[in-house]
Amino acid sequence: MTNVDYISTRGEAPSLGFCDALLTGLARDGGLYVPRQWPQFSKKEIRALRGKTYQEIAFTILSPFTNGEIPKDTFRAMIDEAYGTFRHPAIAPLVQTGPNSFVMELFHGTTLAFKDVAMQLLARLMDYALERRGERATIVGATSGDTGGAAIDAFAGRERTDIFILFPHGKVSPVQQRQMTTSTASNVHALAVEGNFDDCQNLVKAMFNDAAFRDKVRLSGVNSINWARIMAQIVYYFTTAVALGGPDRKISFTVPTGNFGDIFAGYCAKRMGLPIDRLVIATNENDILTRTLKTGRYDMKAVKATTSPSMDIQISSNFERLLFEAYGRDASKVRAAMESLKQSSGFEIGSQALKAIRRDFRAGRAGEKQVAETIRKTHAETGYLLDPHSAIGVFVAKKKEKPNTPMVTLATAHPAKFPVAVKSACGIDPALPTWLADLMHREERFQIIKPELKAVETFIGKHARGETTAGAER
Ligand SMILES: Cc1ncc(COP(=O)(O)O)c(C=O)c1O
Ligand SMILES: N[C@@H](CCOP(=O)(O)O)C(=O)O
Repeated sequence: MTNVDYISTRGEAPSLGFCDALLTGLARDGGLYVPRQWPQFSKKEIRALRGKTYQEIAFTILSPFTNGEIPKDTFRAMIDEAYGTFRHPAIAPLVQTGPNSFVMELFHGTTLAFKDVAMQLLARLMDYALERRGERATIVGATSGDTGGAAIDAFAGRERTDIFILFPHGKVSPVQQRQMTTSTASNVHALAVEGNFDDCQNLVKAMFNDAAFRDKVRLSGVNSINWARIMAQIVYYFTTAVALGGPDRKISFTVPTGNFGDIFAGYCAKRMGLPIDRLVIATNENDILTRTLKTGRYDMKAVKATTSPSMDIQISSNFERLLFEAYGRDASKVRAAMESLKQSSGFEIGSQALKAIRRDFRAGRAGEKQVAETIRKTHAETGYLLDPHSAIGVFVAKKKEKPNTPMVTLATAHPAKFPVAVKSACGIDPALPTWLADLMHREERFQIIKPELKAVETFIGKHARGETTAGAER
């Protein structure tokens, strides 16, 4: 199988190998890295994945992306260690909820959200790359609630990294906040930004675009702007499809969507040869992606606070990766769209690209009442308890499923992360698992900060130990 290197969606940054793309995060031209070509798996090769463990499948699917830069045994050991932190042997088990409807549970990792799947591997990959180079890095991340906790858990206490997580003050669930603010590790810093998630994400991107700061602290990112995050999420589309009869049968997936990372991983799986029928984007009332697929215009509105706070997003970063594909990899068209987004909070996709997107994707939204009703009804009819994000997926999936094609909804978080919304929907107070039972009694440590680049950079500059003389700029 051929190895791949990585190119930027904006076409003006150098192409990079795997470890460089991993440590770089956002490309220097403001774009996102994607593989130069998609590794291909034949039906025969996909069929051969049947009966294999999640870890074995991960090794097979992900190896080509590492570009021959990590010895096989080392990579395999990293995968085993990363998924050894999960509390379910299947890592991403399937639960049948209807004749042809399934839920893929992605919340069996340490912080109870799908982010753990990629983050546990990412931390080990970064450690490996930094160790080999004798470097340290300053990790920054923006979170609407789940990425932050997962990143802090995965990077806490790691020698070669300091991690700074920006979360919107007062806009994450109490459990999510505690997962970020109660770490006792000295390399962890939680910053409560007086703004919303988009402000946090804009600050992270602005830090990457400040070349002097970026080089000074040796900035790396853990959001899904980092290709390695998307890469690790491709695996569960393969494990699920083969469990349901793929590749000899097409499967559809519905994905609760905000930053478009998780569903883009599904698109990658399809490009790699996995027969996927529909990829359904499910949004909450912050429905920019649903509107975009309907109208062909990406048009930002103010963010609303909902019971699914992790999806309260307007700037859906990874949509840029899809645009790059839909424009036939014409980076100049991506640059024009992103410039228009910056100047006038929107852009027209264009009819050809829109047609290409609609070939692979469907989209739907769930309002607040529908979310609560889906949690209540699903529990009453099947005994299954959904979190609000997963409920959005289940609601939209019902509208988009086809009679003979299995529809898999990604359950992206454990209901105990959002107890208030779950209890108000169905009267059940979901308990945290035992290892987190004392979470709400742990002492918090965080810094409230204004949504200003200078304030954030000053804080990070003071606390980061990433400055080094070793190695070239990345
Ligand atoms: C629980 C949950 N569901 C869904 C999403 C949306 O995923 P993505 O941003 O990859 O679209 C998020 C945040 O990313 C999340 O935390
Ligand atoms: N919903 C996310 C937002 C950030 O997404 P990412 O996948 O780009 O890290 C969160 O929970 O933080």
